[in-house]
Amino acid sequence: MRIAQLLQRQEPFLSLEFFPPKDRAQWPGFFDVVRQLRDLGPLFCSVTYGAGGSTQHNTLEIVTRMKQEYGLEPLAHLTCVGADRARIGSFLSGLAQAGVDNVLALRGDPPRGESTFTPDSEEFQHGSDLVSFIRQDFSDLSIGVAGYPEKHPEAPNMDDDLERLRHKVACGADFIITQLFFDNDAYFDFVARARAVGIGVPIIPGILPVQNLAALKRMLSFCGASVPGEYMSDLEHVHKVYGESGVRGLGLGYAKNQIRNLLDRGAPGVHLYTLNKADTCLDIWKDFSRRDGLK
Ligand SMILES: NC(=O)C1=CN([C@@H]2O[C@H](COP(=O)(O)OP(=O)(O)OC[C@H]3O[C@@H](n4cnc5c(N)ncnc54)[C@H](O)[C@@H]3O)[C@@H](O)[C@H]2O)C=CC1
Ligand SMILES: Nc1nc(=O)c2c([nH]1)NC[C@@H]1CN(c3ccc(C(=O)N[C@@H](CCC(=O)O)C(=O)O)cc3)CN21
Repeated sequence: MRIAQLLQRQEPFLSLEFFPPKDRAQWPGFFDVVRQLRDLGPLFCSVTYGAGGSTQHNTLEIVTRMKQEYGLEPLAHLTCVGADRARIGSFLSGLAQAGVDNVLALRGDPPRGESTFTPDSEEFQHGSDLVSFIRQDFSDLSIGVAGYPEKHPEAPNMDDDLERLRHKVACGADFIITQLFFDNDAYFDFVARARAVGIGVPIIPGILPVQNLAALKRMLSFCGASVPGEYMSDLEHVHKVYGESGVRGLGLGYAKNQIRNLLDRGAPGVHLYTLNKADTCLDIWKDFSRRDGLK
């Protein structure tokens, strides 16, 4: 079913993001995580897209299996990295054949270690180029795009970035998933600014339960998100005293509070960056389902 339609329901939801495992031997373990997380009743499950299209094939196969074998509602990521008309067209036809109704249209990241993005094609330079192409040739798909509460690192300022977002929606995007953030005020300010410039589509907050400090720092170095000073010093402290398990525990507690507060203040649901790990998400879900009025 199209996510645009699923989002018309009023109850708060969880959705989940996975990445295709690097190597085929990890697939059984990966699908075991998917099976465990199916119990959360996610509204949809997204699957990322490898650099240079290297795992385009894997993304397609995984979303197909999620739909056909696990009865989940998949959202396939697609980026401009390594894009050309033929490659994008064949990916989108593959989705249509598999009965997958949803795509997240992204520009993509520069290769590791590089800070600027060099487009591989004239035609696909920005997320909006993908949105327009999909809307024209695959009009049945529901399309999501990324939004940046703290602005995209390459954007000159907040207003410019918001204008780009407005353009992506004008090209046909149905919903927005945000970049990860750790201060909920940044999300609610972003939603208010988006509404003020006429962006009316649902804006789903993307939440990362921190599980590993080095990985968090790597991610922060290129994604443009910030961590409140006190939270970062607490993470450094538990890492020093208790190691990675301390970081996981603190990250889990922080994510639970963040999610509770988001839903209390009217966010439509939460998109979790799972990092393909079941336990943390199951724990968050227990908390989530204890909220009043939820099953
Ligand atoms: N859920 C997820 O997986 C998320 C992924 N991301 C990642 O972030 C990366 C960036 O992708 P998008 O946000 O889709 O890129 P985008 O093309 O929408 O924006 C990228 C940068 O280009 C600027 N820009 C956009 N259109 C422009 C235009 N017409 N002229 C000049 N500048 C323009 C934007 O302001 C921004 O600074 C992707 O790699 C994506 O994987 C980001 C957030 C969430
Ligand atoms: N610019 C950008 N690129 C992305 O790919 C991206 C975003 N932003 N924002 C939303 C999500 C969040 N993403 C994330 C977040 C954390 C890790 C991470 O911690 N990775 C670990 C490896 C995890 C594992 O293999 O178990 C690492 O060590 O980097 C990865 C992707 C991917 N997405």
